[in-house]
Amino acid sequence: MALSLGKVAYINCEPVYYGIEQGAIPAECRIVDGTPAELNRMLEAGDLDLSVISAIEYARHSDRYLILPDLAIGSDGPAESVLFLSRVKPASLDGRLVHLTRDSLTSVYLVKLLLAKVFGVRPQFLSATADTIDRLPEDVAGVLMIGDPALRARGQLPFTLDLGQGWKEWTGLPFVFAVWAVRRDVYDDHREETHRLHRALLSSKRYSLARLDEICTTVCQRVGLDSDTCATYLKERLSFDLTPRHIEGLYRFFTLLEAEGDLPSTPVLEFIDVV
Ligand SMILES: C=C(O[C@@H]1C=C(C(=O)O)C=C[C@H]1O)C(=O)O
Repeated sequence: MALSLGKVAYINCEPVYYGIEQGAIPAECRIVDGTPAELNRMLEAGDLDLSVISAIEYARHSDRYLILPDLAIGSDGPAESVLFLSRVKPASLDGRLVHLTRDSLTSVYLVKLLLAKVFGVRPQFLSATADTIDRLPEDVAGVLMIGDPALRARGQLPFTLDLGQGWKEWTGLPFVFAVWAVRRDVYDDHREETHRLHRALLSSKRYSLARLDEICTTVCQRVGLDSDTCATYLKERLSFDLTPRHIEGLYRFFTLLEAEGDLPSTPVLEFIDVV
């Protein structure tokens, strides 16, 4: 059976999917594109078998999902595509209206945490479409943007808080925005197919990371970057590994959210077998 596999429709997924989509790495799957929020919903509804999902979505449904080892979208410092842009300094945002992109979940919780714990402010948050700065109403003092829209919006408001950098400065740890997860019921019925697809994703990651310059010459126009800046973003800002330090970062995030009352409990990360 060809498993359905979710892919975030931003350039941040090219370093994992390019090899498969080029046909260079054989993989029996049907790739479905979406925003992180759409993929979260589709995996939960059973419309996808396996997907990259927001890290916090895993935490919310850890009883229903298993994580695929060695795959993640994270950063150990600035991420460049997870940005909180504001008209005033973050420390002046108490009570002000702030828009949060509807396309994300992890970053929505991270920005609330950073604003409360690092900057000591509690703005009024509103979930909104956040794909350009042009249509941002004047009374909205700040906006959380992710992915390609965030790359395009860089520098368009006076203040920028890069959430990966904010997290690193606060905790000293890398941050994991997204993980790859399979539904436990799918894994029970299709263990072999899941392992094959996991191996294909890891091979595709190796293949794609070795060809980032080639990838960037085509995808850079989508986000208005030159090819070199795009390559720096995908090579040096984002990381696609899930190392023990990344896992430590993930646990720290979940523990902080539990303390804030945003998560009922800190889940234990559970993985598929490595064969
Ligand atoms: C680094 C990024 O990571 C993402 C952020 C996510 C989230 O906030 O829920 C989910 C998936 C990733 O696409 C990005 O989109 O720029």
